[in-house]
Amino acid sequence: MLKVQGLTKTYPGGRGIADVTFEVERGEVFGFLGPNGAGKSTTIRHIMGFMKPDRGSVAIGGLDVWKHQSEVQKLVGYLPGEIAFLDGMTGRGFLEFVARMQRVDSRVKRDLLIERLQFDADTPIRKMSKGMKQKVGIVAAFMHDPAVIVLDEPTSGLDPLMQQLFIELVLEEKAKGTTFLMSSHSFPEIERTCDRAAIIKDGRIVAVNNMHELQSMQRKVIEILFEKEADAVAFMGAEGVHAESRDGSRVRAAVQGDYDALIREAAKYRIRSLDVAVQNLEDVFMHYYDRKGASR
Ligand SMILES: Nc1ncnc2c1ncn2[C@@H]1O[C@H](COP(=O)(O)OP(=O)(O)OP(=O)(O)O)[C@@H](O)[C@H]1O
Repeated sequence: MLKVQGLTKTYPGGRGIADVTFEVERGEVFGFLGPNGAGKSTTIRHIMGFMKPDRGSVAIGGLDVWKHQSEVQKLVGYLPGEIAFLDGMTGRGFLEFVARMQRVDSRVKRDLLIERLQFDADTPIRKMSKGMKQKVGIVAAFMHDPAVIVLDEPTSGLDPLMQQLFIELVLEEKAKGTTFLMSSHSFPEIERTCDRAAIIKDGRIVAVNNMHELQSMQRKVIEILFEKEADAVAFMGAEGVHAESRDGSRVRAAVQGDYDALIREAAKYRIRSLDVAVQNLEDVFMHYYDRKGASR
């Protein structure tokens, strides 16, 4: 459904993207992950047909996005990283303006989305919070039932309840066969919605993984407070437990992918409390690149 091939763009300062290649199947949710400045927005702007690549191409539904911009616009819903709203409009005014460009009668779906996202669409945009503007942008991207939805950092500014609702919306559209490309910093969001994800760094794709592989890259730190200090000591030395440190009866252990050994060992003792710290995506990347760097 979406085919990115050898996409290359060098900005005057020398930064940009090089040889970005991946494909997204119909009905697939594809994540696009990478640290700040890695080239996510640049890739997305090319996918939307807003920029002409130096080399390479993007096709959506078999149409080259640069050569067939207006046909492609009808197929695609887009939420930019930073939305440029026109001054003086209300949310509804903006959505009507976007609907005229999309040339699809989307009023029913638009009103349903406004109701679900729970915001007052008649508020002037200049008086809206970041989260409220983000909701307007989400409605604009989803309302005309496009075949492909491209989202640049979709949940930035949304509270946890709304992030959850957003995930539900994505999964509902996916079930109908909609294809998604979604850049994000939030691992839970990617984990719950995506089938696969590409990791981009310094303008190049360094990996395309399915979710299972990505989950196994993520390290979690588990902190267990044992009833008895002797149990903590025994747990520290157990095989398959990668204990990092002990403070009295409290042990910190790192887990990556394989939880079985640690859970089986911990089940032998009385435990007073247990906490799990999830490594954030930035750390997952850094860890991944360090390992890749070390193996070179
Ligand atoms: N118009 C431009 N002119 C020159 N350099 C640019 C331009 N736009 C982006 N860059 C540079 O190209 C690189 C990739 O930028 P891009 O915005 O695509 O990254 P990103 O992955 O989307 O990051 P972020 O998450 O911070 O938005 C960065 O180093 C950025 O500074």
